[in-house]
Parts: sequence; C-alpha cells; structure tokens
Amino acid sequence: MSTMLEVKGLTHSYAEKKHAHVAVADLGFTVEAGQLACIVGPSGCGKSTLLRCIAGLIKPTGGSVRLHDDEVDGVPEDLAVVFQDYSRSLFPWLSVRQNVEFPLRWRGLDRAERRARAKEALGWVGLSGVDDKFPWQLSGGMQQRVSIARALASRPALLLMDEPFASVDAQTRFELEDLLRRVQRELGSTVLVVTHDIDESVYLGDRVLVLSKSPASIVADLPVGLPAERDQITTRESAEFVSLRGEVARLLHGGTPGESAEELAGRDLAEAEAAEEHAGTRAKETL
Ligand SMILES: Nc1ncnc2c1ncn2[C@@H]1O[C@H](COP(=O)(O)OP(=O)(O)OP(=O)(O)O)[C@@H](O)[C@H]1O
Repeated sequence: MSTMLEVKGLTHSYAEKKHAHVAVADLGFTVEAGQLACIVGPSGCGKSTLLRCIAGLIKPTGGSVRLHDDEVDGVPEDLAVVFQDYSRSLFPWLSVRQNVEFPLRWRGLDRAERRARAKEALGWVGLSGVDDKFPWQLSGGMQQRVSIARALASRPALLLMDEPFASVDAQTRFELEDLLRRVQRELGSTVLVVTHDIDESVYLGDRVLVLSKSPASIVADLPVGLPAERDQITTRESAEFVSLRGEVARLLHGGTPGESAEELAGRDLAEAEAAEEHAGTRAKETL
C-alpha cells in the first residue's frame, strides 16, 4: 500500500486580540491508499480546524500536509469534501443531476462525460431515477447521498467527510454508514471521516485515530480488527466492537492506551479528592 495522506507536525493557531489560540498542536498521522480512517475527538477539540488544514482551506501555522507526496497549498483538485449540512452544500435551484455534474465543469469534462459520471455516481449511492428532482424534493438522507455522489463523481484521491451523518435520524444514519462502507470498498477509495460519535468511528473505520482535548493532537491510533463485512446488529454486539468502543471512550475521557476502566475511575477519584482538598485549603486561607 502507498501513502495517500501524510500529516506531519501540524499546528494551527488562530490569532486572537491579545494571544494566539492554539487549536491543533504538533499532530501527525498517515493514511494509506484504499483505507477508511476515522478521526474521533471531543467537542471543540479542533477537528474542523484539522480537516480544513487537510483540505487546503486554511494554511496551517506549522507543519505540513502532503497528498500523494504533493504539498497541500490551496484546495487540491483531486480532493473532495462532504460536509454535515447537506442543505447548505447542495444548490436548491439545480436538479440532482446538475448538482452532481457541477464540480465536473471545472475539471474540463465535456457534457457527455459529465452526464455519464453523474449517472454512474448516482447509481453507486442507490439514487438512479431521481436525476431530475430537486434537492428539496428528497429526504435528508437522500440529499446526503447526492452530496456523496457529487464528491465521488470527481473520483477524488482523498474523500474527506466532516460529521457526514450527524444531521440525519438514527435509522438513516445506519443506512448511510453501510452505504459508505460498501461504496468505499467497491471503488477502493481513500476516505477520512471526522466524527464525534464513538460507535460510528469503530463501525466505519479500518482505523480509529483518537484526538486529545484542545489543542488537538493524536492520543492513539487504533486498528479496527472487525471483519470487512459488517452488520449494524451483529457487528455492534460483537466482543471486538464492544471492547474497542470502550477503549475509545476511555481515551476520550482522558485515559491512556491500555488503561483499565478501574484504573481510570481510580485516577478520576484521586484527582477529584485532590481538587476537593485544594478547594478546602483555599477556603480556610480565605477565612
Ligand atoms: N476562525 C476561528 N477563529 C478563532 N478561533 C477559532 C476559529 N475556528 C475555530 N476556533 C477555535 O478553535 C478551537 C477548535 O475549533 P474547531 O471548530 O476546530 O473544533 P471542533 O472539534 O471541530 O468543534 P466541534 O466539536 O464543536 O465541531 C475552538 O476553541 C474554536 O473556538
């Protein structure tokens, strides 16, 4: 396998009035071609900042991002992004087919090729036959499928997904997770999904990268040993799934790799006791 994405020493600080706010600190990982990697992190830790740096939407203040060995400097042509909010990423005045074809215009594809690519991509996501409808005539799940088809139609080297299923109901979310895994395997795509949902990261991923609290850095890089064929019921009940989701939850809660729940609970208790003692001492000092 060849390396598709290499993130090295990535740091990003937002300039604030008096001091800089560090959102991502010295973060590094690689994603191999054909892999589906998930990044999971606590709320506000810097996930979107990381994703924007990888997509070339913002220039990191330190470190580098390389896509198949080319330094990312601006949005790479062969990268596609699927955002959480499908209602804002699809054009309501364009039909489904025109939405999928839209980015292909900038790649210089002629009309016949654009149409063929859109038809093919809509087939991949199970939406053949709705080409002439408008996004607002479709359910939320179908609209997100259109966004996925649009991203895949350009045959990107890397597909980035930012909380892609966070805006749909639980049943649709399961369907879209299965759809993504099926299409990714059929096409051999390289996909990086950013999510805050622990179960989703384990169910979807070949790997789960766990981020620390802000500023984001990598706490653990966990291989997912689940079978390639996954099922929403049996996979989620399997011992491997339950154990891995427990490990990710512990790491997100501040544990270290391999630390048991009892050790973490013990450490939490010791920290709480120390904080209580400190507060008591301060209160006495004040009196
Ligand atoms: N344009 C900006 N200017 C200044 N600070 C920002 C900017 N964008 C994000 N931040 C700050 O950087 C930190 C990380 O934000 P970011 O949106 O990357 O986190 P996140 O993990 O994606 O959040 P969420 O879980 O809410 O989606 C936050 O403290 C946020 O306030």
